Amino acid sequence: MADEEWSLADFEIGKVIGEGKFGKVYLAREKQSGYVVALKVIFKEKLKKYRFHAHLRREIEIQHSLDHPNVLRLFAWFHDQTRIFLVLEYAARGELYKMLKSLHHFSEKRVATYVASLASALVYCHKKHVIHRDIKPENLLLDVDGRLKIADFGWAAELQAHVKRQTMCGTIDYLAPEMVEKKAHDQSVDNWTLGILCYEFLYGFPPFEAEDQHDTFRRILKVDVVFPSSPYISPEAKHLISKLLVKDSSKRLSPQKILTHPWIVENADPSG
Ligand SMILES: Cn1ncc2ncnc(NCCc3cnc(NC(=O)Nc4cccc(C(F)(F)F)c4)s3)c21
Repeated sequence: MADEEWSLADFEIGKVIGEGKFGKVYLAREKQSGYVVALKVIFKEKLKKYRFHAHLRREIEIQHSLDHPNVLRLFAWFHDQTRIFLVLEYAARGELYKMLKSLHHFSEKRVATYVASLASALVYCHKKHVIHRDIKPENLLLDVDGRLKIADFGWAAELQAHVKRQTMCGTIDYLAPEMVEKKAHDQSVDNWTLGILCYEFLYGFPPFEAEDQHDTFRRILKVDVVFPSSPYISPEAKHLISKLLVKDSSKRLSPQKILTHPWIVENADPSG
């Protein structure tokens, strides 16, 4: 492995494509192969402050072991005196939440395709005992063909200063009831989050959004889901959401079952 040690000299650095509290993300090209990647820079100084070395090691171990079309690849990492570098797969169409903000909400076919991609990534991750991939719009990217990629920023990302959405700082919208109640949680929290995302992709806002956090917590614990009359959403889509936003985590539709739900079968684009 030693001879494969990368260094900054192996890359031509391009434009900034992302900002974070720990450092920036750059477009970069590996000089030998001409391969374009995303290069995430993390300043060790910042890491020390939050003592995240273990977290970063865990993230690198996990991300290095995952190989799925809907999970952003971490190809390699290296460091110098002051910085740690993550060599990541480049998702050319950027952050999914930016597209959601500009389109306000997505078509049922597009949503079913994203939900199917997320479900198949979760089937893969859960098989490898990797849970809680922190799937929220901020962590979802789109590759050159518009294919969805889960980028696991790790929970550290929530500490990042860039408040890309007003809910960014209070990202409690995605917490499952057992998380709110600080009970033990298992991989079924991801199924709940899929329900939140499906609702948010269809309507443009998460189901339990409220002025202040306490109301959101209350609405989560009550599973107080309201389906607005517009935009018109099919009963099948609402059926899937109501099978995911279930308080009893053991009764939530599993990712495998999501892939065979009629609304997904009828609307998802099989090419992902
Ligand atoms: C914006 N953008 N547009 C296109 C595009 N294509 C690819 N990637 C992009 N952005 C980077 C996405 C990331 C994937 N994995 C990450 N991982 C991480 O940031 N980890 C991390 C950070 C700080 C501290 C810690 C620590 F120490 F706490 F563990 C861990 S960031 C792109």
